[in-house]
Amino acid sequence: MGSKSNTERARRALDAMKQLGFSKKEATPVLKNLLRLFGNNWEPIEDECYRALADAILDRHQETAPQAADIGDQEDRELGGCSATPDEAVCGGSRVADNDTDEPLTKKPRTNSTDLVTRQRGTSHHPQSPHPSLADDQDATAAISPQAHGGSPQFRPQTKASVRLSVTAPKRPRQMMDEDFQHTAFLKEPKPEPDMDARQGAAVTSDCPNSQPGLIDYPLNASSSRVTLPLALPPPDQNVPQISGLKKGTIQSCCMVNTGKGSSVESMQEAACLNINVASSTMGEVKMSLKCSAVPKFRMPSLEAVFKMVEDKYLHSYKILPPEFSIGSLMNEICQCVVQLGSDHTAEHNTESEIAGNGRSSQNESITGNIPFVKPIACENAGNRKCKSAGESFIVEGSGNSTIANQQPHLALANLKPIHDVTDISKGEERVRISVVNEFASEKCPPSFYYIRGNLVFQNAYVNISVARIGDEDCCADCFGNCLSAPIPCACARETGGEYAYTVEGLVRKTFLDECVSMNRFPEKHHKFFCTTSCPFERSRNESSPEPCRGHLARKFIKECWSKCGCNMQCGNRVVQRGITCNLQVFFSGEGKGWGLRTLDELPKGAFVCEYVGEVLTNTELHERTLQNMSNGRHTFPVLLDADWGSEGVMKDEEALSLDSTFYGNVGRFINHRCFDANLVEIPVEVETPDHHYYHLALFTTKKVEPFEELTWDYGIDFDDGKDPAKAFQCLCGSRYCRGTRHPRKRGKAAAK
Ligand SMILES: C[S@@+](CC[C@H](N)C(=O)[O-])C[C@H]1O[C@@H](n2cnc3c(N)ncnc32)[C@H](O)[C@@H]1O
Repeated sequence: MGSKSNTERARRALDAMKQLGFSKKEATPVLKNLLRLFGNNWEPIEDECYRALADAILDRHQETAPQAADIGDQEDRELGGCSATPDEAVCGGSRVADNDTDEPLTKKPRTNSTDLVTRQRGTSHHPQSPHPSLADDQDATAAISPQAHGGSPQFRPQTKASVRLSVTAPKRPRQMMDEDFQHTAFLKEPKPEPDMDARQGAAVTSDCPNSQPGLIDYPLNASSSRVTLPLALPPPDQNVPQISGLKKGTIQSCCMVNTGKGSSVESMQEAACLNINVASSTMGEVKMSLKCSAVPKFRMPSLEAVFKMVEDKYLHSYKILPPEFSIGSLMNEICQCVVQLGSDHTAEHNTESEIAGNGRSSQNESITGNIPFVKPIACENAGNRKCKSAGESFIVEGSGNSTIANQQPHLALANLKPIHDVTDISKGEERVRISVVNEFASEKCPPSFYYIRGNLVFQNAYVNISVARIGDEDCCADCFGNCLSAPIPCACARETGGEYAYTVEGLVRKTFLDECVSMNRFPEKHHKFFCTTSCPFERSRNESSPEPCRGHLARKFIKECWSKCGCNMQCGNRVVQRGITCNLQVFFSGEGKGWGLRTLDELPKGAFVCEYVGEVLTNTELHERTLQNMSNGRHTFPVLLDADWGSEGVMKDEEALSLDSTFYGNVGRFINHRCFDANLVEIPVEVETPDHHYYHLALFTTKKVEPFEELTWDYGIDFDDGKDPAKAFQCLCGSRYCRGTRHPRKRGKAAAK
C-alpha cells in the first residue's frame, strides 16, 4: 500500500517535472536523492508544486554542466545507465549510491538560491547587477520547456508600440550622506525634558560640561555619550562649541515652511535652511547640533511634540525602519518638524489624530488653505497642481454598488494629471499608508493615474449587484459574529466544499492555496472551459476570423460573507473586503521593470496582500482601448475576468469582462511579473454577487515573504505566443524559470535544422 502510494507520488512528481521540461531521466536521480535527504518524507518535495525538486534539478545542472550547450550530452552520459522509473525513484536502486556522490544537493532545497537571489534583488540593501540570476541561471533555465507554460494568457498589458522599458540608472550610493556624515550615532529615544518650557524656548537641563544656554542635552545611550540639540537656535552663523580633538561633519538641507502669509502658494512658503553639525571626540563623545534658520514668528515647540511627529512619520507608517533610514535623514526630519511646529502657533499641541498623513494638521488647513506644511509630499513631476481630484472630475454617477466612471477618462487624463502623494499614494483610500520611494536618480514619481480602492464600471460592463439576487444558499443570514468560530460552517463555505478557505489567522488554507498555485504553474494539468461559440478573447485578437478558444481555467473561488449575512465585519470569512492591512511600498525597481511593489512587513504564506483593482470593461471596450492606447504609445494593464468563461455556453459581450488599471487603479497596478515562482497568486473572490462573470481578483502570498522583498505575480504570459500583445515586454523577472528566456538547447536544435 505504502509502496503503491509512493509510486503514485513519484509518478506525479516526475509528471510535474516533465511539465517543466525536465526529462524523467534527469529528474529521477535528483528525486531519489531528495527523498534520501528528507528521510523519505514527501511533503517538502511536494510543497509549492515540487519547487524543491525543480530547484534541485536546476542546481544539479549548474554544478554538473559548465557549458549550457553541453548539458544534454553530459546528462546523457551521466544518466545513461539509470533506469529512471518512478518505482526506482522511490525504492532506490544500486545507482542511488553513485548518484548520491554526484548530486550537488549539499544544501536543503527549501532554502534555495532562488529565494536568496529574490531577497537580495528585491531589497535595496544589496545593489546587484541588474539581472544576476538571469545571467547566472541561463544554463539552468535552458532545461525548461517554454511550452510548459502556455496557459490562457490573462494579462495582456500592451503592444509593442506601447513598450517603455525603463533605462536603469546608475545606482546612487545608498547612504547619501555617508561622506558628509562620517560620525554616525544612533539616537535612543530621549526622555522628555522635565524642566523644559517650550513656550520660552530656552529650557536647559544638562550636566554636560560642554552644555551651554540654549542647548538641550540628553543621553545618547546608557553610557555617558550625549547628543546636544541646540533647539533654542543659536544664530545661524554661530558654530557649535568644539570639543577638543573633534571630527566634524555638516549636512545642510532646506525645507519649505508654510508661514501662512500671502495668498499664493509661493508666498506662503518660506525656506528654512537646516544645518546639522556632528562632532565626535576620541573619548567617544558625540555632539550633534541642528541649526535652523528661523522663520519669522518661530516659537519653540515642545521636544515631546517634535519627537512624536518624527516617530509618527517613521515608526507608525513603516513599523520597522525603511532601508533608506539614516540618522542624517532622521535629524533632517527632526529639524523640519521643529521648524514646522515652531512656525505653527495654532498647532502647539497636535495630537496624532490631528496630524494627518504628510504632517498636515486639520487646523493648518483651515488657516492656510490646503497647502501642506512640509513640502516634499507630492511628486515633483506630477504635473498641474490645479487639477481636480478623481472624485470631483470623473466619477459622475453612482449605481448601486458600482460606480460608473466618465466615458473618456483616458482622454481627459492626458490633460489632467493627478498629483501623487509620496507619503501615501492611496491618498487615504486604504487603511494603511502606501509610500513611494525612488532610490534612483531617474523618474521621481510613477505615471499619473487615479487611485481607487474598489473596481469601477467603465461604461457597458454588466455588473449586476442586487440583494435580491443573493439567495439563501449564497448568504448566511442566521449567523452572528464570526462564522469561523461557529461549530458548523455556514452556507458561505459551500463554494469551497463546505470548509472555509481562510484559517482563523486570516490566511488562505494551505491545500486551497497550493491548488491555486498549481493551477497557475501547471495550467495544462487543470480543467478548462472552452467557449462553444467564438471566444471573446480570441474575438478581441482577431474579430473577423477568431481562432478557436484555447480554454479558460476553471478557477477555484473563495466566497466571502457579505452584507446579507448575519455575521459582522470582523468575521474570519471576510478578508479581501476589509482591504489592505499590510504595509506596502511602491518603489522604483531599477531593474528595467519600472516601478514595483514591495512589502515592508514579513508576510506569512497565504496572506492577503491586495486586490488588483481597475475599471471594469467589456471585451469590446477593452479592445477599443487597447487600440487607442497603442496609437498613443501608452501602457495598458488589463486582466481578464475569465474564470467563468465557457462554462455557460454563449457569452454576451457585456458579460465578458476585464479589469484595466491604466487610468484608475490601486496599488496592484505596480506589481511586476515573475515567471513561475512569483510570491503572489491571484484567487477569484466572490463578495457582492454570486455571478462569476464579475468577481474580485485578490492576490495572496504563495510563500513567506521577507520585509522589503519585491512582490511579484505570474501574469500567465505566454512569451512564445507571437500574437500575444503581452509579449511586447521583454521579461526581466530574473527567475531561473523565466519563460522569456528561451531554451538554449532548443535554440541550438532549431538552428541546426
Ligand atoms: C502592471 S505594470 C507593473 C508596474 C510597472 N512596472 C510600472 O512601472 O508601472 C506591467 C508593466 O510593467 C513592466 N513589467 C512588469 N514585469 C516585468 C518583467 N518581468 N520584465 C520587464 N518588464 C516588466 C512591463 O512594462 C509591464 O507592461
